[in-house]
Amino acid sequence: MTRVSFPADFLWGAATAAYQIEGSPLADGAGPSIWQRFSHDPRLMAAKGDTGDVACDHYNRMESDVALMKALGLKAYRFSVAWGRVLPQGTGRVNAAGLAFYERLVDTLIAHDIEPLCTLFHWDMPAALDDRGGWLNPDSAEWFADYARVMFQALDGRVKKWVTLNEPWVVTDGGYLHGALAPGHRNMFEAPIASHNLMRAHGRAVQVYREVGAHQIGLVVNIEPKYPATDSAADAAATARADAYMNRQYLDPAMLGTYPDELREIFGEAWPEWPTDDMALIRQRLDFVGINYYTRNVVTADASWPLNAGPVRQDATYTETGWEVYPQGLTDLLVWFKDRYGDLPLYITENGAAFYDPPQAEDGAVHDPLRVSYLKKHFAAVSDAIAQGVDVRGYMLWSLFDNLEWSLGYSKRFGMVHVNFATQERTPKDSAKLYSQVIATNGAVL
Ligand SMILES: N#[N+]C[C@@H]1[C@@H](O)[C@H](O)[C@@H](O)[C@@H]2O[C@H]12
Repeated sequence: MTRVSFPADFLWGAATAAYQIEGSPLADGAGPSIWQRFSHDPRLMAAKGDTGDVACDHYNRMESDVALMKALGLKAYRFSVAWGRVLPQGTGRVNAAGLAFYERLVDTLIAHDIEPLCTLFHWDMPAALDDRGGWLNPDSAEWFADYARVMFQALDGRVKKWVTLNEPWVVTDGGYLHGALAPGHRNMFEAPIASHNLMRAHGRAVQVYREVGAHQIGLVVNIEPKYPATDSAADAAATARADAYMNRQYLDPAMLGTYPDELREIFGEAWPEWPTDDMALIRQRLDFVGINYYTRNVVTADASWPLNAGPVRQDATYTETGWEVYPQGLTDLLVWFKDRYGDLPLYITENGAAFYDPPQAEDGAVHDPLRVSYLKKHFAAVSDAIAQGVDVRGYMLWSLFDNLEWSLGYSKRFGMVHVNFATQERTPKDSAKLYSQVIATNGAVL
């Protein structure tokens, strides 16, 4: 591992998402999202009773939260817009009060010299659009394009880095195939359709941005590098299937205009033949790609698992969400991206971990040594990739706050800032104090 170093203008920040932190999901004329419905349905929500009704109460505490971001020394803040606050029905009438919240947020960030990075879709589709078929409806691309246009015309210039979608793989795998996430469908035939329409929506939003925007736009994907358990042909094939399904299913169409061949084998009769025009729509010039990295997967051929590709547990530290701590995977995937897709600027738009955080100490401190160790290793992994010529421009820690970890509720704490959900007290953990030093020295402290 070479000495840790980062470009002088490296953008250090933190990330959150609307439904996970804001609370007040129906305030000021907002329309409900599919996560409002899902989290209130005990048949669907794994952490029954944990909803986004309050979360981190960020909707009511935004100004003080931005002041805390400033105190931590953040240079940037990646947030998402709740589509239903701005367009309660998903299309049509704009809810001025909902849009005004995000204008206030952006103006407050800028006033504190923190760059806003805005994600348009972080899983919380308006329920009214789900009633019209959601991502299964091909019209969803135009619904999203119209919403994106509203946001670009309101905020572009104050926001100079836009993200269309956050992790389309999770939306379709969790929301349409396995049902663990909203809207809770379990349908092999729906997943490829939802996935394709998400990517069409991405393409349309980028086209709209090229009409009305003047800055940068990209896509955020979660990449989980896959490693064969052995050098057997069966494990190699299983690894290729897993990589195609999770990683190349989204980056190949966005960057190359094609789907991986393995998908036809994986989905069989459930895989449609998509129109060539769609592939041209999806493949839009991007200014950057955001990479969300958490863990890797060691794969073996195993018919008892989907894709005939099962995970092989390693002799390593695992997080509260069951993910192996493997910082080398971040370096490997960044080099892989450069080799496969070329020299596009990249941001680490999410990286972090949920560990068991001991209760606050007598002095109020929250000691999180496992997260401190995790972060140091992953900072070094990014530095290693940069040393190998990968154009990584910034790092957004996931997450600023302990928050609603979707269907897992509030039990999985990813924050560098502890949130007491009974009192809403925020307490920077030791990892936040480390991060402040890393930002202040641009990594030299590591
Ligand atoms: N699980 N987990 C943590 C984290 C989730 O909280 C984010 O909303 C997603 O973008 C991504 O899955 C990563």
